[in-house]
Amino acid sequence: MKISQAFKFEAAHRLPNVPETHRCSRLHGHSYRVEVQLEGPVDPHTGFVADFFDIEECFAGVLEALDHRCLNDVEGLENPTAENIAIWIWDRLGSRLHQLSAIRVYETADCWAEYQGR
Ligand SMILES: Nc1nc2c(c(=O)[nH]1)N=C([C@H](O)[C@H](O)COP(=O)(O)OP(=O)(O)OP(=O)(O)O)CN2
Repeated sequence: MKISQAFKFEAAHRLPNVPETHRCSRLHGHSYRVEVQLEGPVDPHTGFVADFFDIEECFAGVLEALDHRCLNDVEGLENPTAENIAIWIWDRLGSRLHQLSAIRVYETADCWAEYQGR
């Protein structure tokens, strides 16, 4: 069974490794959406794969680190592409959410990157 919980944060970034002519080389902002997906058996007693409240608690530190920040200033996110943000979040949640199966980061409504630990 898969479950997923979505979170939102606002942040600025610029992409340092694209050509100067690329518009994303300039500082700009996004309303990011992150989906945290877990996969595992349904506990017969609780009826949960995991409690959404526990996922929310684990995600609080990520939100604190990213919301209303310039992502380039966050350690490990010097090149804050959607792909690198997904990996960065996985690296912080993986040890706390052992059923973590995917992190999906939407930069816009139409563009996302998903990391499944590889
Ligand atoms: N593989 C990736 N490609 C791109 C990334 C990325 O993280 N991974 N990032 C960017 C830019 O940062 C960003 O997505 C540009 O966003 P924006 O121009 O706001 O998005 P739209 O194209 O949807 O904007 P419209 O104004 O609606 O056309 C680029 N590539």
